[in-house]
Amino acid sequence: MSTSIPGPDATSSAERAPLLVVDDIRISYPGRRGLVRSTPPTEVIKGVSFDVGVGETVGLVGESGSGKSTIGRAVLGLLPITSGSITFDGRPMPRNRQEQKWYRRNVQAVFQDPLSSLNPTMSIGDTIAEPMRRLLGMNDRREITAQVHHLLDSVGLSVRQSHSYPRELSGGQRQRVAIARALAPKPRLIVADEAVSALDVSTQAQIVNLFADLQEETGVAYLFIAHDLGVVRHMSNRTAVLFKGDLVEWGDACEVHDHPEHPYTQRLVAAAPVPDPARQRAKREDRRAARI
Ligand SMILES: Nc1ncnc2c1ncn2[C@@H]1O[C@H](COP(=O)(O)OP(=O)(O)OP(=O)(O)O)[C@@H](O)[C@H]1O
Repeated sequence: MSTSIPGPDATSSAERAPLLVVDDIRISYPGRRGLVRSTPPTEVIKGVSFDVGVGETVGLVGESGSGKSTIGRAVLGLLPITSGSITFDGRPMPRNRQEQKWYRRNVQAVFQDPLSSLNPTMSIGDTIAEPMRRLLGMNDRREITAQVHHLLDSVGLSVRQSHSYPRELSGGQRQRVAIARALAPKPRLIVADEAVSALDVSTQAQIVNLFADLQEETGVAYLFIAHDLGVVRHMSNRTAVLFKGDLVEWGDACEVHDHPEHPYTQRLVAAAPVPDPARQRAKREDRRAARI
């Protein structure tokens, strides 16, 4: 990425209360029964533990097939785990509809391809309003419209665009809508799964900046899944490195990226173009100083 990106805030992970705790999880995909040949279940996540603190960004990196999206889907409650546990705000994963609604309100997602995750027949305004009605139980039209306009403004879209449809927007604008929709129920965690991967480089930088600004504004935490180490390095407070379903490195993002210990992380870092680390470090220092 060539455009400058703000670094994460300077609060250390030790100072943050844990929000999401993933403890020694294992996940298998079921095998397939064929007429000629059957395949056994495949374990793709092999005992992974990490946590995300309140208002923190944790980056989850690894090459294609390492299991990043599988973990993301398990955290979203879309995939069962075979063993271990996932707790959010001290509570286990939801077991009934009422708990599911609470969980969905608190844990939202932004995916790679907004065109397929947005309903093409729904206007942008209705798309953002829908989770307010369904998850927050809001029904006052004026209040909903005011919130939709506020969210459109927060993600850098104009109020006029509430009447547009997804196909009328650019890829970057659609991802802004997906982010506004994710923020609508006031979640405490957003799972961003390759949320900037499909965008061109300058739009990527704008959306990464937007994620950072919205975190400052709302205090939302991110599990930021990406294969691009450069993006993750600048977004994250801590980074988890996955290799074939194992967590091979986990800790402070700068440490992991600047002094990788595991040979796999070293290979990933060596392969990733890092634009200007000194400049990014200076920016982070500026932000830290501005807070004191
Ligand atoms: N529905 C499925 N059924 C069976 N195996 C699956 C399924 N989805 C993923 N897998 C396998 O699980 C492993 C992890 O896949 P996953 O999509 O989580 O990796 P990833 O790191 O997110 O990769 P990418 O960056 O390409 O999205 C891969 O070996 C993949 O082939």
